[in-house]
Order: sequence, then structure tokens, then C-alpha cells
Amino acid sequence: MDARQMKIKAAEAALEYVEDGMRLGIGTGSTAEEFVRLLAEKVAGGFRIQGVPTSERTARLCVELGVPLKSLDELPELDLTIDGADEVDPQLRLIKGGGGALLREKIVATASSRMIVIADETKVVDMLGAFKLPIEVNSFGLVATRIAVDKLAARHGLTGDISVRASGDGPFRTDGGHLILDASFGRIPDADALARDLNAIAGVVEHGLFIGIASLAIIAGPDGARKLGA
Ligand SMILES: O=C(CO)[C@H](O)[C@H](O)COP(=O)(O)O
Repeated sequence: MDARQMKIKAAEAALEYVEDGMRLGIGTGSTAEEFVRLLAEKVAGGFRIQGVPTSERTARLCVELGVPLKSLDELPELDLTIDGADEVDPQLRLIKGGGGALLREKIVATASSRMIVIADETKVVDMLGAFKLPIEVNSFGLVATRIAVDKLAARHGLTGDISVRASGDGPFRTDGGHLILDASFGRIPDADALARDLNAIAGVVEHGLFIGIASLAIIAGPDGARKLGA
């Protein structure tokens, strides 16, 4: 089974949790896009859902495939969000934001009664941090915010490069017009404390640590999909 087939396996297993009539948060990334493709087939077959996309990219795919969309303001309380992740640890803590959609992803996931993560087994880690931690920041005061993040990291015993994400010739801009700092910490022994402290830095809009948000992860490997959590 290749990487794409594993993503499809995870997405198929997640689709079983989607019920007719649900208000559904729809994630961002290549795994979430496999989910959107399967969901679109169900919708074409008469299944009724209302989706809230977590990015402009996901919204475009949903429109293209005929998945009905609403804004989060129209549907502020959701039944379920299905989304991918860059890392998943045994406590279902996540790193997200590889695709730059972490702010909307976190807003949508926390507006949902439940979040289910879909991922292939390469995303499962004992300790978060091998994947660069995305930190969404306001462009005003970028240098000051970066210094503040660097000092915070040092207080947490974390070292590593913190760089502004690039796209083409310039910086990457999120759907909200912000910048992303990618922090190469390597290992994050106390992700809960780091998450809390990052939120206290004024220029930080949001970070990619999702703690206590997902209740189930569907992890696909060569032998099929297994579940972490309930
Ligand atoms: O957080 C995300 C986007 O901001 C994605 O869910 C994450 O990057 C995983 O993407 P993929 O399924 O392509 O590996």
C-alpha cells in the first residue's frame, strides 16, 4: 500500500463516523482532501451534510466536487471535524499547520463536539517535535515576536532554528494574512506548558499544538486502519 492508499484508508474509516444531516468541519491537507473526495461521492448519492471548510484550499475543492458549504458564522456549532495532522502522540496531542491552516483548523475543531484525526502511521510519534512546530504570528512586530518565541523556547530548554515560512519569492501568508514561524525544536517534552506559554505572547496569533482537542485518531498502515482513542 502506498502513501496515498493509506490516506484513503484512513479517510474511508473516518467516513463511517459521519451521519446524515451532520454539521461537519472539513480539514486541510492531502489526507483531508482524500476525505473530501469520498464525502463528495456520498453527497452525490443523496447523503446530506453541511460542511465548514478550514481553509480556502479546502473550500475550493469542496465547491469543485459539490460538497455543500456554510461559513462558521452560519453554523457556529458543529457535530464533528475530520482533519489530518503532521504529528500525533499517544495522548492524541497533535502538531498541525504544515499546510498553514492551523488557525482556522483550531477554531473549527474547537467549535465541534468531536474532532477525529486521519493520518498514516508515519505521523505517529512518542514525543511531539520532530516536525517543525508552526506558529502563526502577526506580521506587525515580527522580529520582536520571534525574539519572544526564542526566549520562551530557551526557558523550556528548547533550541533550534525558528524561521519565517517562505512561499515563492516572499513569505508564506495564511488565509488570515498572517505569517508562520516554523520552529525546529526536535523534541518537546512538555507540550502542554509550551502551548500555554506560546498563547501568552502578544504577537502569536495561534500555534500548531492541538492539546485536548482530538478524541480519536484513525491511523492507516500497510495492514489497514487502527484507532487511537475512542
Ligand atoms: O495541519 C494541516 C494543514 O494546516 C494538515 O492537516 C497537516 O499538514 C497534514 O497534512 P497532510 O495530510 O497533507 O500530511
